[in-house]
Amino acid sequence: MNANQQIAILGSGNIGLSLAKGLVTANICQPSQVILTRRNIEALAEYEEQGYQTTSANLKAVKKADIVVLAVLPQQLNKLLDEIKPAIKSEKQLLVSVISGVSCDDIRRYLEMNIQVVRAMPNTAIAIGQSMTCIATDNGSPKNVNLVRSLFNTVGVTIQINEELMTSATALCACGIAFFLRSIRAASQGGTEIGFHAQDALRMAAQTAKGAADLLLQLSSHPEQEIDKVTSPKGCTIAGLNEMEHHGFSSAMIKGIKFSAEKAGELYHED
Ligand SMILES: NC(=O)C1=CN([C@@H]2O[C@H](COP(=O)(O)OP(=O)(O)OC[C@H]3O[C@@H](n4cnc5c(N)ncnc54)[C@H](OP(=O)(O)O)[C@@H]3O)[C@@H](O)[C@H]2O)C=CC1
Ligand SMILES: O=C(O)[C@@H]1CCC=N1
Repeated sequence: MNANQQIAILGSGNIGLSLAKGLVTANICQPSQVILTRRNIEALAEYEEQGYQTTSANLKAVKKADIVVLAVLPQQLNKLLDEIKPAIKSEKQLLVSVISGVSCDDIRRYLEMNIQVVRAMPNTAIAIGQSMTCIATDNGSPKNVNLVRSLFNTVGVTIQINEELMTSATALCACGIAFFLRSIRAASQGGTEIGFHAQDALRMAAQTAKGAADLLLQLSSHPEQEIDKVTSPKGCTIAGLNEMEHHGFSSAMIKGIKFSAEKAGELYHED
């Protein structure tokens, strides 16, 4: 972003604030170029102190912004769109939506406007520059898609996918952060039961998980290839792994991801 541009994040909750922090940490913009909105703006006081613009006036925020990020819950979107519609100019702003289960076309239809919409599905690791962000659009120009990708590339890794896969991306990557965190937590609980203080067990489990992920990312290898290197014949790894599988470890993860994907597709249209 150049120094004259402003980005409005409408709905500064968990993901909106993670995005703001990520962009500022990556030096993409200054806090003063970021307009954070939510209805309860007292909750944004610490961000105001850090130099971010904070307001509950979505309409004013949109008028000032070059890039408008929609980051409210799916169930809150229509009310927000009603509010900002008068300020949206298709030639001025780029709309970026991180909202699960809402298509670019849903947004255009509701606005009754032929504006370009690019969807981005980040995860909360965006706050530390480690997001896996999936990008999709049905009418965004290559220039705008590249702009959105370049923004999100500074706060992690991006991949462009077909829009029909966005709910799947939500489950695998956005919800996925929680699934892996729960796995690490469970590992640490096991660690405590076998003798480590809780704090040490958590740190040891988290670093072990990081090493496992990096083995795949840095060596481009397959999990089973790396697992084969750990499982000594008649050893304790295969014994533990098989015990986990007897209790449905892989199956639980697969079923959970499928269930999340179904749910992600229903969020906007459910009561
Ligand atoms: N959390 C995550 O990891 C991810 C979330 N998403 C998507 O991002 C969206 C937000 O999720 P999440 O951050 O978890 O939810 P939060 O509830 O934490 O954030 C939503 C925010 O929107 C604000 N809000 C609601 N209505 C309005 C309004 N009319 N104007 C301005 N602000 C408003 C709320 O604050 P207040 O009540 O004060 O207005 C709240 O802070 C969802 O659509 C979700 O699907 C996508 C990827 C990852
Ligand atoms: O739980 C949710 O619905 C949102 C979408 C992806 C992550 N959090």
